[in-house]
Amino acid sequence: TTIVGCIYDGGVVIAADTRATSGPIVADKNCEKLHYISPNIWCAGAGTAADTEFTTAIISSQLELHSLSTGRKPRVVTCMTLLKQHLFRYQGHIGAYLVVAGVDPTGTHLFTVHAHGSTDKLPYVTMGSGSLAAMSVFETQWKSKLTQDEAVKLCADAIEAGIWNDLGSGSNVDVAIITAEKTTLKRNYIKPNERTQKLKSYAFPKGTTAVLNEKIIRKQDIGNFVTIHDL
Ligand SMILES: CCOc1ccc(-c2cc(C(=O)Nc3ccc(S(=O)(=O)NC(C)=O)cc3)c3ccccc3n2)cc1
Repeated sequence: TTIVGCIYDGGVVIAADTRATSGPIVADKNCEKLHYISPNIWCAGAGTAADTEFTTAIISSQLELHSLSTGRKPRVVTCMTLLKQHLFRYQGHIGAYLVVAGVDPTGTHLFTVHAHGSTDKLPYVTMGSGSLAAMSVFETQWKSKLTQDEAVKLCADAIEAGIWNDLGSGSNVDVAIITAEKTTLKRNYIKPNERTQKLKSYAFPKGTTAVLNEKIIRKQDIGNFVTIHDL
């Protein structure tokens, strides 16, 4: 998995690859790693898929209840704190590595939350097995005062670095753009691994496999089945 986040002048972008693995096997070529928390907060997840899915759903629910009780829009720092307390309580046994991003009345925020409960607050972040490949892109191309388009391109390039250089990452690039006004989810924003038409047909010609014998049973030759309740 490769997941990233980057703050820009006006909002925050998060992105993810779409490969799900089970050891060396690609279990899903187009899974979703960007999770809804609230209208203004989204989360990218790396680690155990069920853990990232359920942890974000549980905290999304807790945050909505908190927002209803306070009568205020949820804050990104509150989401981060709920996540770190939950994960710390389980001492790393919940395998969720999360990039939490959003815009709230206090501004634009980007955090990482690790499975053991440690957190960081940074202008750009990467996580997952492809995090080093992705970080190489940020460390060489990030600059302050990025425009939205520049931030989206930088995040997509960072995810592609993971897709091409990390075997745990692959397939497509998903992107979410969060501003004070709205959140835009671009599912499969880039599809660099689409299957093309085969150069030749690999259909086996008739007769490739020898037929050693044949037995035809006609329907009328099969005796009427006697069902149990008729007995
Ligand atoms: C006592 C434990 O101490 C720890 C300290 C630090 C980290 C840690 C982990 C990560 C990280 O993202 N690891 C990670 C790898 C693969 C997937 S995966 O989903 O691609 N594959 C599997 C199998 O989970 C997820 C997360 C990380 C990333 C960026 C910068 C720092 C980082 N630090 C983990 C444990």
